[in-house]
Amino acid sequence: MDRIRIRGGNALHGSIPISGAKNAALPLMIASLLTDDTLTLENVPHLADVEQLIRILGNHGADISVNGRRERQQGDSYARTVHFTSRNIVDTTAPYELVSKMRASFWVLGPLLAREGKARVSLPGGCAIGTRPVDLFIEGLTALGANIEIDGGYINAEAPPGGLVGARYVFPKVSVGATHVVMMAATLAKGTTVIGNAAREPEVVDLANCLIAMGAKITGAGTSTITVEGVTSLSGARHRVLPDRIETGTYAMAVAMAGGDVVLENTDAALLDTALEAIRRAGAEITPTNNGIRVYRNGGGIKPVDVVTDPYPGFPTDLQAQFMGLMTRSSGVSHITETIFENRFMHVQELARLGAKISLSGQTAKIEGVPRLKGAPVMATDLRASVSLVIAGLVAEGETMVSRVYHLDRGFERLEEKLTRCGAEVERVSE
Ligand SMILES: CC(=O)N[C@H]1[C@@H](OP(=O)(O)OP(=O)(O)OC[C@H]2O[C@@H](n3ccc(=O)[nH]c3=O)[C@H](O)[C@@H]2O)O[C@H](CO)[C@@H](O)[C@@H]1O
Ligand SMILES: C=C(OP(=O)(O)O)C(=O)O
Repeated sequence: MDRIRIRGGNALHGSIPISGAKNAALPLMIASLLTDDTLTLENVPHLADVEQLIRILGNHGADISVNGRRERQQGDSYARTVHFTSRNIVDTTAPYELVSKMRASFWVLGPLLAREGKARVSLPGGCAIGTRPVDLFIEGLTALGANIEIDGGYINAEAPPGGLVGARYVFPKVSVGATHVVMMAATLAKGTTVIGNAAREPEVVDLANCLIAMGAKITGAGTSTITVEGVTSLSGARHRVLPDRIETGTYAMAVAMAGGDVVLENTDAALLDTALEAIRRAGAEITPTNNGIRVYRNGGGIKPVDVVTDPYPGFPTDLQAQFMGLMTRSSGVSHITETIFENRFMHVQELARLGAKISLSGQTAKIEGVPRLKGAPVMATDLRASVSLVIAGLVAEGETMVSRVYHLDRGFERLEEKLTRCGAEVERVSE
């Protein structure tokens, strides 16, 4: 099994190309099930989750082709163009064996139900960061007229005769996944759907823009109220996946931690204002460039900053672990409160192995900055937790060896290459 070896101590200098967003690419790929035409997605990141979803969509009957080899693009980044064609849905069941491997695959529920009138989808189950309930998906789709039963670990959903019917539904809690699913289902429902308390994440806007390019009638994405006027069918389209704001924030925090001067290319500061503001307050300078941002910290220490995770535009839960990594070296005491997932603190134990001083009280971590970290063997426990260990490893004295790297490969494309080109000593060790 692969491991990542980091030798700490080098500042970062150079440029890092930011990939297309995993959390946008996955729902966009799933949206291809809504049409019998071809949906072409550009800037698709090469990640384990994307490859797994390609297999899952294939199971439903999608024909998928990746444009030759990776295209070399502006700013020395690599991106893939992938074509998805689901002429016929050959299977409306998403089995446990596939859904359990990747939680986002549960979202096929929306398109399958809207297009085929029925779907049988395995419940996603919990994962390392907390439980993953589905009550909001069920309520939202039920509001559109679906009859939903849970049986043997599966959701059996059926549309009324004649298909789903538009309705007004207000989510009692913000959910990115349920907003994706209800919005996709509503595109093919009869009449108008109004989704209240919708998630405002940029990935929801990206999905809405793609659906609009496919012929859907959607307004309000990016606000708390999304209105969808149903159409009878959707066509193909060509859409570019938006930049990964979590990858952007992660590398910005890596520079803030290690010091140096790095341009993050093919990204957009406006996607992560709250996180960038926290990194600035921690002591890094951040300025926009033509097609990205420049992050630098030359001298000056890391200051303690408190953050609370929240739905967008709040501080993202997907950057919480990385920010904790950064705070381990601050000059004082900081507090990080996680409000989205009840168990997203698995990295605390591993950061402690590097010498971090962190205590937990309920959903809040208290981090007492230490003057030095020391390399050690550590274990990746989930996707973002694993990269927080890499960030800490960049300044830890000696060697940090991160095992269970498959978590990292779910969401960070060519991480070791991107950091190495900026002067870090990071290598993948295969055994
Ligand atoms: C609001 C938020 O920050 N969502 C994050 C969540 O999206 P993801 O779509 O995975 O999760 P949701 O946004 O649906 O979950 C938000 C909250 O709602 C709860 N919930 C969700 C669905 C449901 O039916 N019932 C219910 O109670 C969840 O337990 C959670 O506490 O994880 C992703 C991966 O880490 C992040 O990229 C998203 O930013
Ligand atoms: C935890 C994540 O993904 P997932 O919700 O697919 O597990 C993530 O993107 O940080």
